[in-house]
Amino acid sequence: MAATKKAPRVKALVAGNWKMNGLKASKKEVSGLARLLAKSKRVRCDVLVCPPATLIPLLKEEARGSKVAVGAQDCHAKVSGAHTGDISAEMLKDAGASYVIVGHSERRADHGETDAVVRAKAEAAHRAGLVAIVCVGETEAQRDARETLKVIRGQLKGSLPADATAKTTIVAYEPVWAIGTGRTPTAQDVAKVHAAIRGALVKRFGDEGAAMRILYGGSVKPSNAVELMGVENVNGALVGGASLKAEDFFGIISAYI
Ligand SMILES: O=C[C@H](O)COP(=O)(O)O
Repeated sequence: MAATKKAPRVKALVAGNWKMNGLKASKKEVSGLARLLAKSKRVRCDVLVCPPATLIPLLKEEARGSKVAVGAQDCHAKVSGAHTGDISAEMLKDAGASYVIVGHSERRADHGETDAVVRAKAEAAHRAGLVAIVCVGETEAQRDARETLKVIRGQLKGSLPADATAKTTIVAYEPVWAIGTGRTPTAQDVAKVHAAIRGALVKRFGDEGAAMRILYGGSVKPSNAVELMGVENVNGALVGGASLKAEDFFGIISAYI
């Protein structure tokens, strides 16, 4: 009888995306989070905070010695050059980041970022030694037209670098209509999309694809975290609004206690 291959155990990641929120005083949320994590020795996931780039060095210092990693929300594809207002992956690494989110729907929508641009940014992240969190997700119109899986597969194909591995790359599924709205897909719908993402990752990257983390994002809160994080192939969360306050964010992280 042929041996069936067991799915690898994947350590979850709960990542906070502060978006354009936070000032120097917000460092107290990171020290508060570090304290809560230190008190609870049983947390079984990695924890990441992605503040605006201006706060990366400060929060990195604040998180020193704790379980909290610091990341960025976007990067430019090039190392340096005449790109006013942009920040390269190398600069983010230099500032203290170890992860960077690329292809968030707010950047795809507000800055016209295509899959090719997102892929170039993910490649830049890898070049700089950052883990790329590559976001995909359908709009409400696409969902209503029953195009969700087609859209997601196309975004994955176009946005993921050819040499992506489980160590360098994380996929975040964020239905656009669930972001900041308080609405979430059902656990069954999340399971269906995450299974399709897993299938596409395994088909393209083999064992690396089987071990790659797939986060769910969109209105994750302490009240729904246990249910959403319990879905098969959900390996953590990408959290917006509820990551701004240490207690709320810890409430989500607690799904992994
Ligand atoms: O990157 C995070 C997402 O856009 C989710 O935001 P939200 O948790 O406020 O819905």
